[in-house]
Amino acid sequence: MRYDTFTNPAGRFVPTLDGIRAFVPNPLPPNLDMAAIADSLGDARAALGELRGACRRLQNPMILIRPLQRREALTSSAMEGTYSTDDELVLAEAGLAPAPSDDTQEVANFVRALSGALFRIGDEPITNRLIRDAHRVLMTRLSRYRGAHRHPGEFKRDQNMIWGADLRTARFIPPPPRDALDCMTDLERYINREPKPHAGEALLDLALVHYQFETIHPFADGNGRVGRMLISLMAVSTGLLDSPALYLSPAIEQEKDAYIDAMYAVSARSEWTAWIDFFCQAVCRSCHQTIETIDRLIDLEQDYRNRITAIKSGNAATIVSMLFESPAITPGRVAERLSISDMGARKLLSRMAELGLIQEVAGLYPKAYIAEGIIAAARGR
Ligand SMILES: Nc1ncnc2c1ncn2[C@@H]1O[C@H](COP(=O)(O)OP(=O)(O)OP(=O)(O)O)[C@@H](O)[C@H]1O
Repeated sequence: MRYDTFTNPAGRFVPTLDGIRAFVPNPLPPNLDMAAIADSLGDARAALGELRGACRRLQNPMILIRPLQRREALTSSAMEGTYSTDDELVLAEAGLAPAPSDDTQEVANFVRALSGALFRIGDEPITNRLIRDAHRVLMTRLSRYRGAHRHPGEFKRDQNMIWGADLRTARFIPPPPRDALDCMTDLERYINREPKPHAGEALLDLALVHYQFETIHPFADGNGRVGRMLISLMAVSTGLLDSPALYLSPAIEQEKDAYIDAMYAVSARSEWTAWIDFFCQAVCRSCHQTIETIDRLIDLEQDYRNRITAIKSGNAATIVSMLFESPAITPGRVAERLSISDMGARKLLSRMAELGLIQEVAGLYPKAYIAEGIIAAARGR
């Protein structure tokens, strides 16, 4: 770590292994120049307001939420070197991939961890337990080789680092395990403080808490992903949004170097204003991208509903709803949901394939289809 760059640190150094010093961030909140960040916060709040309005146009918000969560899972994981594709992910999620790769399993885990935590925050506060549980889900069902040393659901036991072959060459050395635990206790207290923050403060909290979590780096692995998940959870728990529609990874990925540099600059030089500006801009980009996705999905759903009238079966409309919730489908699932015969379900799906609404997945038995159009609309192409 380049200690000489820490000219006005937002924390202190403590000794760790081999005579090296680790960085421990000060507890939140920092002293902020509120006038300097007012415009950025105002823009981001306005964008969130537009997104809230756009979400209300959806009859079934799940046709948006699931695709957004998949995009978040794919992008957040790719930022950390774990790669999968939309098709692999929807097949794995639907339990239709015979042997998903470790990467795909981990991305599918991300979706489960995120949606599980979102479900819980309806009744529960965001606690360290909830965060550890999300980490456990993220890191389970992996091969022994992949899962080793990741300690699912547990905070770190050893000193970790951000980038570098060893502590001497690491770019950043977060707190040692004991200090990290104290920092996480402080952070939990800050997130759940009373009185609850009003809307302007809540947005600011998302930026502060994300920086703090990443700087603490409480897990052996998965800190980038769990930290970005926390942003989406807090957007709902603080009441900024009524539905879970804020996922920042796609917007952050476009500026990944600036993202990392801005957090480093907080630690080294207390540059909070630049970090909050960066964060608010990512919120604006994300809200606008999601509003465009909502428009595309609403148009596409209407288009699918128009085109299935050619099939002349009331059941086709239910299949369209199923596809918008999960774009991978099999005759067996359709037969079960509609209480019709397998043969009837097969006929319906092959008619939909003829109309170009779904595509058969090559090499899968039993037969499965994917609605590539829905996946593309959610992706933005
Ligand atoms: N200087 C920094 N200060 C605070 N956080 C940082 C800094 N540099 C990177 N990060 C955060 O750490 C993440 C990557 O760190 P690392 O590679 O250690 O993650 P990880 O624990 O392996 O998590 P994941 O498996 O999700 O990548 C980045 O995505 C970013 O969120």
